Amino acid sequence: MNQPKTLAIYPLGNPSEAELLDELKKTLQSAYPSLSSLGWSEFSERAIDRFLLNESRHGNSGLSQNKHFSHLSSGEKRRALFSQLIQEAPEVLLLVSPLESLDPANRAYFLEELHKLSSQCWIIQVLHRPDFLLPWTAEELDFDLRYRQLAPHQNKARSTEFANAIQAKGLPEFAEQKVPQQFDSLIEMKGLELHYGNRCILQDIHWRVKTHEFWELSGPNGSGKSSLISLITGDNPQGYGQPYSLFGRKRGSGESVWEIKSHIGYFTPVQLQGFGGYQNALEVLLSGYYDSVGLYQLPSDRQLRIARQWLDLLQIPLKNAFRNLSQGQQRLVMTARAFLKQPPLLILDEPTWGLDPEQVALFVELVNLMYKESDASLIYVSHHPEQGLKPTHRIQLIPHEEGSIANTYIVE
Ligand SMILES: Nc1ncnc2c1ncn2[C@@H]1O[C@H](COP(=O)(O)OP(=O)(O)OP(=O)(O)O)[C@@H](O)[C@H]1O
Repeated sequence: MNQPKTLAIYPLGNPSEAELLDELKKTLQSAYPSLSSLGWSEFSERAIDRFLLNESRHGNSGLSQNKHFSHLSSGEKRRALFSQLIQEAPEVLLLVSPLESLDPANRAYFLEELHKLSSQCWIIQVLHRPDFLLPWTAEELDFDLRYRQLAPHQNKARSTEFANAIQAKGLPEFAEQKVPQQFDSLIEMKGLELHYGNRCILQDIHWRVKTHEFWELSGPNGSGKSSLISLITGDNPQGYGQPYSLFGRKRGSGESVWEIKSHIGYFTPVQLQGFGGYQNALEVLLSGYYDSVGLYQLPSDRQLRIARQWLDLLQIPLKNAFRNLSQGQQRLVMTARAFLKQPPLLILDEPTWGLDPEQVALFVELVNLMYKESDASLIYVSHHPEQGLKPTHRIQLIPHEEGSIANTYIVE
C-alpha cells in the first residue's frame, strides 16, 4: 500500500458542497487507485446535517452522549463529529475546511490529532482559502468539477479586483427613502443572564448598542455568542422578563417577535438549511424584503430592479437555483438579503465561513460599505477578525464556571 498522504484540494468554479464531494471522491480514487479499497470518513456540513436529522427522527444522533446534538454550539458540533471520526481509525479522512469556525484551543486539538493520524491515514482537506492549510500537507491541488480534473494548485494572491470594482460602483440604491432613526439605543442590556437547565451560559451582561455603531462580537466556541444573538432577534424565549430593551422597548412588554424582527436584518449560515428548494438566487434575495423564507408576494418593479443590481454587483447568475450556488455565493446573497430592507440593525453571524480569498475581499468591502452608506448598526460575529473590516466597537465573551462575562470596548 502507498504511504498515506495529506492533500489539500481547492475547488474551482464555485460548486456546491454536495456536488463537489461525491465527484471529488471519484476523481481522487482514479488519480490514486489505492484509495478505492480504503474506508472513507467525512467531516463536512452535510455529515453534521445527517446527525441532526438522525436526532430529529430517532431522538438520538448517535454522536454526543450527554447532550442533544442540536443544542451544541457550532464549534461543539464540529468537535463532537471530529472526535467520533478519529476514534473510528479512518483510512481516508475527507475534511471540508476543518479548522474554520474553531477557537484557538479547538484548532490546536484538531491539528494535534490530525498530525498523529497522518502517518496511518490519508488526510484530504477541502479548502476555500489557504489560511488554515495543515502545515505538513504534501500536495496542494485545484479540482475543477466541470472536467473532473485535478491540477497543481495555482496560488492566486488574494485578488482585490472584484472588491475594488464594488468600491468604485458603490452599493445599489435603496428601495425606500431613508427613514430617520427613532431609537436612542437599539440594544440596552443591564445585567442580563441566560441559563439552560442548571447551567448558566451568560452572567451579568451589560451592553449598549447605539445607532450607527459597528460591533465585533467574539469569544471561544460555546461561550454564548449565538445565544446572545438569539436574545436580540427575539428567538430565545428566555428573553422574557430579563433586564434588557430592544429598539427602545423593554423585552417582554407586549411586543411580538415579528415587531423585533422587523428592525433586524440577520444572516447566520444555519439559515441556509431553510433554502434548499428550487428558488433561484433572485427569489431568495427578494424574500429579504418580506422576512420570509420563500417569495410569496409580488415585488415592485423597483425592488426587482434593485435586487438585480445586487446580483450583478456580486456577479451571481440570477436564474441559477440557489441550492446549486457555491457556499460562498450563497453566503454573499444571504448577506445582501439581510441588508435589503434597510434594517436599523444588521447581524452577520460567521458569514465568511466557506468564502474563497476573493469572496472574502469582496465581503469585507461590502460590509464596510453597508456600514458607511447607511444608518445601520452592525453586529459581526466571528472567530477570526477579517483583515480590512473596520469595527468601531468590540464585545468579547469570556467563559467562566458561572457563565460567560462580557468585556466591551471602543476600537481606537
Ligand atoms: N437549547 C439549548 N439547550 C441547552 N444548551 C444549549 C442550548 N443552546 C446552546 N446551548 C449551550 O450553550 C452554550 C453556548 O452556545 P452558543 O451556541 O451560544 O455558543 P457560541 O459562542 O455561539 O459557540 P460557537 O462559536 O461554537 O458557535 C454551549 O455550550 C451550548 O452547548
